[in-house]
Amino acid sequence: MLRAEGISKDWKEFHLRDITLEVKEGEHFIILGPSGAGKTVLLEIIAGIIEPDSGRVYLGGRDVTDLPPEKRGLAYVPQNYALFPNMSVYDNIAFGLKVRKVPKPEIERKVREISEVLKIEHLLHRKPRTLSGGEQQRVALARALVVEPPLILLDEPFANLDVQTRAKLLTEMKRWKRELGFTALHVTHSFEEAISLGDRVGVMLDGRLVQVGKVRDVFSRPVSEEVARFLGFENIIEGIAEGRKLRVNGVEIELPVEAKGRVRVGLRPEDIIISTEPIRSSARNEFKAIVESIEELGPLVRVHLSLGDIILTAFITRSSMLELGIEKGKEVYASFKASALHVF
Ligand SMILES: Nc1ncnc2c1ncn2[C@@H]1O[C@H](COP(=O)(O)OP(=O)(O)OP(=O)(O)O)[C@@H](O)[C@H]1O
Repeated sequence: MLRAEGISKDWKEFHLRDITLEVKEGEHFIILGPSGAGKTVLLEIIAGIIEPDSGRVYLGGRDVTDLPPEKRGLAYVPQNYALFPNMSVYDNIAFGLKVRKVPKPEIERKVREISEVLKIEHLLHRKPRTLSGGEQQRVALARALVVEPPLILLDEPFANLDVQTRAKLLTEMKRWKRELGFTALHVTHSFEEAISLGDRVGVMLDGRLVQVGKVRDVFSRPVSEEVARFLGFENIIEGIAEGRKLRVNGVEIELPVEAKGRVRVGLRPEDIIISTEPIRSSARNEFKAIVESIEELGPLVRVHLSLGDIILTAFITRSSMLELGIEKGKEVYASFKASALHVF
């Protein structure tokens, strides 16, 4: 459906470097990256708003690199939605159909249909400025989807919404996808969006697309330490491996696979269990540890533990912290499965 080939763009302080990616028909492809990684620039190049220094963009096999945005036939929902402020919601949604000279009764039918799916029928007579953020987001999506574009580009579609509205729209988006069957290229920094909506994900760091794959594979098998850190492997442990053992300053860790020589392994904080008594399961690595510090993050608590010279970060719930009486200086047991370790 979409193929971007060797896309580069150079500014003084930022370089988009040789991006190649393909989005298949019916796919929801997520570009995941931190703020400033170049996600919006890439999307705007694909939309035709920014001209790349090099590279080509193909849509349905057609080279559209030299076409202006309106001739590319794809729909773009920018971060601020860009609704037409002087038009009613109805006219906003109808706009693309009018431009395409669709007969009036058909415009009316299509606007009603999409409004029903997105649950905005009651807003059709309103002006965008009178709508809440979540409502504006629905209208922006309706306006983009009503023309049944071959591809929809979504720039941080849920970024400007409060937590509840975001969660609700995220769930609804899954239904819209089923009902309307669109193809999307969606950029975000939210792991939650990537995991719940993405068929495939491309991780973008510092202007480069560093890993592309199925969401589950990318999250469990990052290709590099840089990707692992971005994806939440807060613990990176270096040691000397021999067979299934990793030795780190006198501590011996069981590995999921055989390795040899100096290696690094990644471990997610949520994969560490803290207990006051040993769990004594042969399937787990288990160590005595001292609580070094505690950071309360709301419902979750980040606990820094020292196992000799190794510092590990674990997440536990606030209620487990209280139940276990976790406090600075306390001696606890930290355990994790060998299979939770990712060897780089
Ligand atoms: N017209 C421009 N001239 C110079 N630099 C630019 C221009 N447009 C964007 N940039 C730079 O490109 C970099 C990437 O910006 P971009 O908006 O694509 O990031 P992003 O990954 O979408 O981040 P965010 O999630 O914060 O929007 C930034 O450092 C930005 O300052």
